[in-house]
Amino acid sequence: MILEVNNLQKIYGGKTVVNIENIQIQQGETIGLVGNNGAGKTTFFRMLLDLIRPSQGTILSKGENVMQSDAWKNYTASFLDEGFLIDYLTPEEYFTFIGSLHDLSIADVKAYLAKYADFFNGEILNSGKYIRDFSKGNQNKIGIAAALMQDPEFLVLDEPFANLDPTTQIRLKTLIKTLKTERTMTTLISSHDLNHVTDVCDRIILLEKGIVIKDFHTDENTLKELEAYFSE
Ligand SMILES: Nc1ncnc2c1ncn2[C@@H]1O[C@H](COP(=O)(O)OP(=O)(O)OP(=O)(O)O)[C@@H](O)[C@H]1O
Repeated sequence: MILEVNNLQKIYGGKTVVNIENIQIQQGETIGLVGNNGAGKTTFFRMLLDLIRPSQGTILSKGENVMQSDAWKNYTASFLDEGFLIDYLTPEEYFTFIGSLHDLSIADVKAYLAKYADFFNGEILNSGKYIRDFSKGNQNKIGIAAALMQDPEFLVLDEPFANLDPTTQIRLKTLIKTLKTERTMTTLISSHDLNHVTDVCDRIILLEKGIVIKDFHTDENTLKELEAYFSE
């Protein structure tokens, strides 16, 4: 098991915004976290990555509490939002910096970026621009590519499809599916796009007001079921 969440709560100003009894995630699963605005998806991800502390409960990554151990940082990569980027660097400088944290040489980073030429669609590299001057969608591409460059066992992405153009959305789905089979990557993504999430994920967790309402494996009826649920 790569992740186990127990009795996890986050309370803001007396309001419980995350209240998850138990979630277990096995290696190789691709899980979509869905739920309306304010359901607690981002708050859950932020606790998972030890960016904020839970009010109560534990998150174990390979059996170790993410608040107490750094081991998970070696195999977990994430992109939640453009706040993860370094605005005053060019994409190349940013990739080199992230690569250096993971023992990748400049040549390794270059070789990696060459593989992502399609994903970047000619808009990211050699532009001479700083990250702050890219569109939000292109900033997302930079963040997602930097996360994947770490060759993670466990990938966490918050609304990765939101600002991407349709071509890049499809390329991202293909990438996630390929990495799942080639390297048993475990992926946890939040999304409001029910089409994409049911297409790429083999399991869906539905969060409402911080509580897990449904947790099930996807099949050919999942999209219809989710659409019915959200149109009620
Ligand atoms: N720092 C904070 N202080 C107070 N309330 C917060 C804070 N962060 C989040 N919340 C509240 O927690 C709840 C869950 O927010 P969260 O951003 O996790 O939801 P979400 O499911 O990611 O929503 P969205 O789909 O809109 O991104 C919301 O009611 C939000 O207002």
